[in-house]
Amino acid sequence: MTVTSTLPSLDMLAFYLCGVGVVLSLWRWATDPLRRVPGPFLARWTPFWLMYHARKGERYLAVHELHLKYGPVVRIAPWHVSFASPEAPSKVYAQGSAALDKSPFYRAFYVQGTESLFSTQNRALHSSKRRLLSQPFSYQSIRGFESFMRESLGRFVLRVDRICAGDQFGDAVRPNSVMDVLLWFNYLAFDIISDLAFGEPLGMVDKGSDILPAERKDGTIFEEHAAALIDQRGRTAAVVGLVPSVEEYTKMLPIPFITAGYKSTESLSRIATRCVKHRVESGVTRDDMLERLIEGVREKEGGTVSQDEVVTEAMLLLTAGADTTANSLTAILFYILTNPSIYAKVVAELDSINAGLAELDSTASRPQAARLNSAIELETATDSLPTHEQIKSLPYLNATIEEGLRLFATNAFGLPRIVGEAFELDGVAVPKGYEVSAPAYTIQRDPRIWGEDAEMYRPERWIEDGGGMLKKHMLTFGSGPRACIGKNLAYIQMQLALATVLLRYEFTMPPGTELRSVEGFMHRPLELWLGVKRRGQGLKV
Ligand code: HEM
Repeated sequence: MTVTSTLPSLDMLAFYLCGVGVVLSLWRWATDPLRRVPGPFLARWTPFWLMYHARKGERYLAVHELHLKYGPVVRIAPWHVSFASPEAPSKVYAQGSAALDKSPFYRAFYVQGTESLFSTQNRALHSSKRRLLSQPFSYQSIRGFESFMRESLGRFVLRVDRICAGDQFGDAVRPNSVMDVLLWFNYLAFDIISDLAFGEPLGMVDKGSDILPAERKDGTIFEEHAAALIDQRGRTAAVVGLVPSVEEYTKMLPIPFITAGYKSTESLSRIATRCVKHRVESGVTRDDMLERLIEGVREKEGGTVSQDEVVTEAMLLLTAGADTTANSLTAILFYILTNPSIYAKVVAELDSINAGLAELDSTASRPQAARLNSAIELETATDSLPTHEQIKSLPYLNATIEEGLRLFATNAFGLPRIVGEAFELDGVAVPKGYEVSAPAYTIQRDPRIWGEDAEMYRPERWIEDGGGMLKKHMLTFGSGPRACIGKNLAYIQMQLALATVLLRYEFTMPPGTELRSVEGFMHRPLELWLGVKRRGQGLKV
């Protein structure tokens, strides 16, 4: 009796709930200010469409396909519109009073609640942090650090010389004289940024490894793979950042992908702690980035250095300044090697400067494996490298870099900004509080900007008539007030490294090699194995 009398009321309850659901959905649809913006059905209602593709590591491709299907304006989440018209970047990443702030997505990059220059959404805080670092990142300052960069490059070429001589540092998987250039560019970039930021290279090139010491709160030391930590952190942040209102609570979820991301942040901050402590204890004084940070915090806090803030910024320099450059260099080299005529042309241009080639040849016949750490050998190798003055204006070298950065932007998806006041673009009005972005991958392949050969790696487009105007469409270093502060450093480093390896080595790429990649916050190649030999010597692959 009891059972039969409750059944109808359960039915009724379900019926009412469905009714309420339908009414609420209709109401939401009718009042949705973005209901006319096209996009996937799921993205209209939930962030899961975007989260799914971010988790798969191909958000940039999924959004690109939407733009190909629906046009320049698409909705990629209930509160997020992606704009891919040629006009979009100047509006989404506007300067001055029209500038939009970073969206709460960036909270996923806080380090134990501390904001950095990169992650803060507070405009005033950002300006004060940026002011601190703008001087050491200026073109003049970075040029002043050239000798440090060249020394790291000197160590790098001595290591690669050994690979050419068949010494693979215990790598049993691959045969002689092949190298994963991504790995080695990473070691080089970590050494350079740590030298410039903390006064000493991390020694990755010498070790042939990205393992670094990290310091726990109790002072004990443990070791971690830095590059893997950065990758894991970016991949987790790219997903949990899409639900900023609950991001804080996702830490508690027992999902390995999420816990690994938070653990990576913790380990990276422990590595940065160790770097800062090491530098402070070393007594080195140099007007570098860390010195500026420490001074800045001192001024702000009237004499007390907030360790958390310095560590957070130090960690930012390590995580933003190394693999971005290594990933870009790898992609650029890949594109050059895919096109034999481009490869020949850029090497011919470099040969024309005749940068220390005689010296390179004189060291080529020496026994390679021994005496690696000899100061004389390092000095000879460093002296034999091209200087920035010699290569900085080579048009074709610079065009190969620019074209590689166009096709492979390490931040491929649209970097999200939040609408402060009314925002209108391409006929679509986006209300306050919603998010907008302009995807580098799509805009840097738009035939309206780049022509019908937009998908093709063609450095010539940068040196033809009108080539100089193309730069304004580039988003690889971001745009507007939050654009990359490390751009000067990245360019000088890429010019020096690329000129050095192309002058000193001959690379071969196995036929059919593809640049496989994955996307977290950053889009990065997975590996690039190349045959390598000193120029003018027999190849052993
Ligand atoms: C080829 C190499 C590089 C690329 C492609 C690159 C790209 C970018 C991009 C796209 C942004 C904007 C991020 C956003 O809006 O969310 C950015 C910001 C930033 N980058 Fe780079 N970057 C590179 C190298 C470097 C280097 C060498 C450093 C030196 C430490 C660096 C430090 C930073 C910092 C601190 C920010 C935050 C700036 C701010 O918010 O004011 N980057 N970078």
